[in-house]
Amino acid sequence: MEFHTYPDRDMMMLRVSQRIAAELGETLRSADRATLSVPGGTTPGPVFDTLSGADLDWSRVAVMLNDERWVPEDNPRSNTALLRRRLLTGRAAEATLVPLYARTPAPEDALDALSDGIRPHLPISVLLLGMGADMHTASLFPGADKLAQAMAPDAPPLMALRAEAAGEPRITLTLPVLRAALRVHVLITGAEKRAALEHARKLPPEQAPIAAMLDHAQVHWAE
Ligand SMILES: O=C(O)[C@H](O)[C@@H](O)[C@H](O)[C@H](O)COP(=O)(O)O
Repeated sequence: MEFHTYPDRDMMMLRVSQRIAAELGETLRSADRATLSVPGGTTPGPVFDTLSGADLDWSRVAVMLNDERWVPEDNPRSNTALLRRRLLTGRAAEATLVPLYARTPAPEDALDALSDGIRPHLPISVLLLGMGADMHTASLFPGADKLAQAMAPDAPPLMALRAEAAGEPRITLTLPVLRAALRVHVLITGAEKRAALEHARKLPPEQAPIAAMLDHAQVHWAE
């Protein structure tokens, strides 16, 4: 793991977006297509704001979430809506959104169709992850009902999970898909998450799922 500390959040968001743009650009120089996977939640918005203006051939970029809350796009907790509003706009409006949500009552109803949609876009070229103070990443929550299956080496690419801390049901990329990403960045802010990340490194991954992603990760932190 490489740990990068920034003087403030603005600087971090700018540098991380520049870094992601550069890595997508590198990928597109040697391949026809690139896949970017990003978290939802409250942290990455400013990265999206800058990244959406990057000078890239976005028409060759597929964008998918790490995970989604099972709520329609008009719900303020929809990660898909966040992506549309702050990343798939400006130059990045040319990118292809690979959906992690469908209007079905439960995520299980849409799992097969959504999984078929993501397979052609794997492996992920550039993965940006967030982390909760409980050490979850994507929707791999400690204590989630299907956490062990989602972290197993033979997990399908996408799974539906439920966890008390998650609120609504979730759909998430599984650990093998996340670990197969070619470049991994983790974006965290604040003292609580920094301490949680340090703690995670001493725990088994089923108690601290982020720990399973740290070996090749670049971690970016600002107060
Ligand atoms: O949908 C989600 O909740 C995310 O994808 C999730 O994994 C997120 O990255 C962390 O929960 C951190 O969230 P915050 O940035 O809001 O703290």
